[in-house]
This record gives sequence, structure tokens and C-alpha cells, in this order.
Amino acid sequence: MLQDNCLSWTFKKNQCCWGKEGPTISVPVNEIVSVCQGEGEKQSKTADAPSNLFTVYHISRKSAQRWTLEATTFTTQSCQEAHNWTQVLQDRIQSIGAERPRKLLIFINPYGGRGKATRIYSTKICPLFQLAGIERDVIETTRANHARDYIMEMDLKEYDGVVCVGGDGMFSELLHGLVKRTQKDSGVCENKEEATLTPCKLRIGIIPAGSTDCVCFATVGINDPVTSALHIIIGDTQPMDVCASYHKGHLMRYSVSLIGYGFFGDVLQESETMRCIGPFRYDLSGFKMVLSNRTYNGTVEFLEADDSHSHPRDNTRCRSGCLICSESSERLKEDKDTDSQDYESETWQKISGSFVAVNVTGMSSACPKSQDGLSPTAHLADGTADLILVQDCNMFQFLRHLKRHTNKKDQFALPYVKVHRIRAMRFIPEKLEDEEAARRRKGLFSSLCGATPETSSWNCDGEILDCAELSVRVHHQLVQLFARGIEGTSCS
Ligand SMILES: Nc1ncnc2c1ncn2[C@@H]1O[C@H](COP(=O)(O)OP(=O)(O)OP(=O)(O)O)[C@@H](O)[C@H]1O
Repeated sequence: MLQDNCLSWTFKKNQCCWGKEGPTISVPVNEIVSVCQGEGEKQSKTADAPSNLFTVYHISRKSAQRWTLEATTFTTQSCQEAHNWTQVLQDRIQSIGAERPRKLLIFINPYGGRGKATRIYSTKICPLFQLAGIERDVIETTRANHARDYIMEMDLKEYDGVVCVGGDGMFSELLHGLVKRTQKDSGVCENKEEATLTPCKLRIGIIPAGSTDCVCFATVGINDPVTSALHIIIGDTQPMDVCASYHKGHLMRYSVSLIGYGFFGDVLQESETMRCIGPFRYDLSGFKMVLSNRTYNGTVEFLEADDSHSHPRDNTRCRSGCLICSESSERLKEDKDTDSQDYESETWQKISGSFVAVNVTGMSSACPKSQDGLSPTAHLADGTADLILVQDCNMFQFLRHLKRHTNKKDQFALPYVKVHRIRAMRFIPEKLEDEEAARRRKGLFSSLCGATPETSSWNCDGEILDCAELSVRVHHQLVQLFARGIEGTSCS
């Protein structure tokens, strides 16, 4: 039965349970990938012979977030009836599937995730795109920044989206390529902090195949290549805020998740010296940095977001169809109309002191190791980011804060941790009088792990920014992903 854009059917009586009808299944037409006359795989072999069967390929939910493709074959009274059903369903998909991509530009990092990206694409993803009738231009990258440069230079008019098969590093290449290309095409100067950046039209798809796939996890809820491919096929759209980081009037990088100074900057910096040991280097350098218990002096200035809509400790979650994110579009449009982009004339709050970590996160930054992430209530697309300040504390206190990222306890309910929902921030480091003062500040572990340097560096979505002074602005819904946000309830 086809009703209200939903296809429903009841399975025939099950021979084992005599007299009982089988289960009834309902699939929204939007979640049908394709329909063909005939019996699934055998369809091609019997293409010439008319069949009274037709097969519907549709999304099926295996667990809360995991999607798979399922094929259901229906028997009709006649070949004509099977043909009619196929035609009606195809037309229906066509009429409601305006958001579905027709042609994609796909970049595969052959070295991503220990070299499994190419195989994942050819065995799992390409057949799905083929089935959905999506045209594909596929490029295997030959160097770092290959995808970014290609997007910056080539004609992209024929594409409905760009897709990366790789990890967060590849996503970042697509992000930079698209944002930079869009600003270039629309004549916007990226180096001006106050510039209103032009939103990108092309959507980004992520097929997770890296060693770190945090952006995928935080927007889909699972790192599963097939689930992500199905979101792309049905044309799901998730807008996303982008943070731009500037140093002394120059754009440094764009990012969507963590911008971290102090602990996370040092962990990344340290891990670069251990590349040969693979992803375990992050655990090892993290351990070393906890022992080092470094603190850095400076001043954080920030523009707090209006807390009447949401705040970092309201115990909600940004989920599919998030109202806070969708209502923010209207609200921020009004703000733009009233020219309130002049951030400098607004009142900035200021906190000076000694920090173990200064973190800005544009989204929850959830990942498989920390299911709720750095800031569990952060929103993907509301024009804000969360500023988390861990002030001077000892190693055990900091460990306590870190541990709470992996259990249900509130990581902000500690006297030395502060969190603010912000629209912009800047950090001004304070130079210590002398190196000796820095060394004296820490005890035994610190001397074992090396002296505290005067300043740390920033970890910007896994890239090191070699500077301490930084300002960050959140750009509302600058890009769109082929995703729908994590499905589930918005209450924690
Ligand atoms: N052909 C290539 N050769 C070398 N580097 C590449 C190539 N293609 C992409 N890269 C770079 O490799 C980096 C890591 O890629 P990616 O994020 O896909 O994998 P990953 O396994 O998650 O890696 P990592 O954990 O090191 O970030 C990216 O920053 C990208 O710029």
C-alpha cells in the first residue's frame, strides 16, 4: 500500500506460525534507494523476460544509528502490475527527491585509516551509488592537499556535492577547499575578521575511512561507511557552523570541532614526535601531558551568546531536526539585517589567569571514545561554540575532569572548570618573566616530562597552529553536510 509517501506491506502468513500474519513494514518513500522490475540481483539476467515481480531497495535500521540497505521483492498478479508499481514508485521518488545528488565528486585518500579507504569505496560504497543512479567522478589523492587544491581550481558546476573517503584530515581539506573557493568566487576577503562569509552551496559527504572520524560521528552518530553513503544517496542535509581562527589579522584555519590551547595543543604537538607508533601516539602523548600538568597564563575575552535559547549546561542534546538550530536561522538573519555584525562595539567578557586548557568547540565533538563529547549540549548549527576553560588545577583534578568525558558525570561541575556559549573569542597569552619562573611552577612530574614552555600552541581540528595569540569567530551555517544529525531524543 502506498499512502502519504509511505510504502507499507504485510508479510504473507508464516508457515511456521500457521494462521498468523507476518509483520507489517512501513518505509517512507524518501528512504527508498531504488526500485526495479524483477527479482533483485537476478533482474539483469531476466531483463528481457517481463516479470511479475518488483524489488524495492530501501533503508533499514539495524540499531539506533546504523543503517543498511535491504531488498524486498514483491509478487504481483501480472507483469503489467509489477511494471505499474515500479513506475509509480520511481516517479514518487523523483518527485520528493529533489535534494538527492545526481553527480558527485569523490576524493579517496588511499593512505587514510591504514590504507583501507580505497577498498571500502570499491566494495561497499560504489555499488550503492551505482544502484541509486548517482554519477561519480572519483579521484584518488596523490598528496596532502590534493583535494583542497582541486576544489579551489576546477569547475564544480556539474556536481551536487563533494565526498571524501578518509578521516577528519580529508574532511578538513574539503572544508577548506569549498569555503575558500566560495569566498573567492563571491569576492569576500577571508582575512577580514568582521567579514560575513558566503555560505557554500555544494554539500559535503563523509565516508568514514580514517583513523579519526570525529566529524562523521558527531553528525551521524556512528562511523559506518554504508550508513553515511545512504545519507548521501537520499540527500539528507545538515547545516553546520564553522569557526574561523585568525592570528594578527590573518586567517589561520577553518574548523568545526576542537580548537584547543594548552593541554590539547601540547598533546598534538608532542604526538607529532611519535608518528611512527600510529594512532596510539595520542594516548601516549596525552598520558605524558597529564603528568606534565602544564599551565599557561593569559587572558580570554569572549562574546557570550544570548542564553535565553540554550546554554551549555541545559542538559539537552542537538539531534535531528534540532529546533534551536533551525530557529537560529531566523534569529541571526534579523541580527544581520540590523547590522549587529560589528562585534567590536559589543561588550566582551574577560577572564585572566592560569589555564591548563582553553578549548573552543563548535559542536559536541563526540567520538567513539567519548560518546557525549567535549561539550554534550553544543549545537551543530546555531551560530555558537562552547568555550571551556580549565583553570589552574593539579594533575589529579585535571584527570577527574578528563575522566568525566567518558562517563555520565558532568565534566563542568568542578570548581576549576568554566563553560560559556560564545559567538567569538580571543586569547592573549601573557609572557612569563623568565624561563626559571616557568620551571619552578611545576613539581616532580613536570621536571621528568620537560619544563613548561612559555606558551602552548593551538590544536585546530588536529592541525597545529604555531601561535599563542588567536581570535576565533563562529560563522553560522557556513557549510552543509549530507547528514541529518544524530537521530534520537533531544533530552539527555
Ligand atoms: N595521497 C596522499 N598522500 C599523503 N597524504 C595525504 C594523501 N591524501 C590525503 N592526505 C593527507 O592525509 C591526512 C590524513 O588523512 P585522513 O584524515 O584521511 O586519514 P586518517 O587515517 O584519519 O589520518 P590521521 O589520523 O593521520 O589524521 C590528511 O590531512 C590529508 O591531507
